[in-house]
Amino acid sequence: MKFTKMHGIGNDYVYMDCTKERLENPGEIARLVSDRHKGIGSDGLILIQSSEEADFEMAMYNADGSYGKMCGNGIRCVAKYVYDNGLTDQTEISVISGGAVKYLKLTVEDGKVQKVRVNMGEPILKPDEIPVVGEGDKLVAAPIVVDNQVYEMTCVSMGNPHAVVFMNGVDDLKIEEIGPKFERHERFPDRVNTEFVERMDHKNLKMRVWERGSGETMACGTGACATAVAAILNGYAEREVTVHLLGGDLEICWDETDNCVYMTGPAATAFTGEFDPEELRKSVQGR
Ligand SMILES: N[C@H](CCC[C@H](N)C(=O)O)C(=O)O
Repeated sequence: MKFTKMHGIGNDYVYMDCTKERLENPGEIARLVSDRHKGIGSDGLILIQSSEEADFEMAMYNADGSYGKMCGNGIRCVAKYVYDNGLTDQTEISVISGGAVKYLKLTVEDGKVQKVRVNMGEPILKPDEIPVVGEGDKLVAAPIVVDNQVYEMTCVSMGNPHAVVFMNGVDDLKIEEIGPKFERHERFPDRVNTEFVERMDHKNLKMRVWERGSGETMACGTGACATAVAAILNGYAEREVTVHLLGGDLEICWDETDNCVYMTGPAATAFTGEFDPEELRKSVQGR
């Protein structure tokens, strides 16, 4: 099976062209390829599929094999993949993921996509649509007790659930301890992606993320969008911000005119390769 390894500011996935043939067991393949010692090594698997409702479909799976309805860094790489590999010659394309169509604008230099601007759609704030257990029409700086400590969270869905926690000293946060406790907290019926954010100023936010199904990643596109929305709802930032992540920066704008969130950032191809699923299974699982 052929694959292409790509990343959006360090949030790396294995990409497979399934426009002609669907993959049968994507969850298992995601777990196998993601193993950073015995597999290929990635935050998960992203399939590019044909679609009746958009130019292409993205099917994203986290490293634990769970399906993710949306992936911001991933969709930028899907755009790069389809253009660089000649599946389209358009620099404005649509990609459906998790039932929602996103519109992308590609910046091409030397015949290859370098940067992509994505209309990520409107943020979802109603608790039961995120989903998160909570009262009212949105949760902004709402208390949650995790590991006997009270945190204030702002909850946003960008097609996938996010809990945004503002704090000082994110560099020193022991995210591997607190991240899983948020991810599997009882208030999140579908688990949650959690962003720990330090406000640098009204146009700059520093963010680390513990992703549902993948753990700490170098970057999270939907998380950066959720972070910008949360910062604006809390009065911490203007509508155009730069989110600084471990792997790089994303430019986010929550547009007042159409209520949509726009994310602009790079996409990179690392290498291509092939694997035999049976051999890979033996390598990772020892049988
Ligand atoms: N872990 C996420 C999916 C990947 C999101 C992230 N990598 C991005 O760039 O948006 C979830 O289960 O909802």
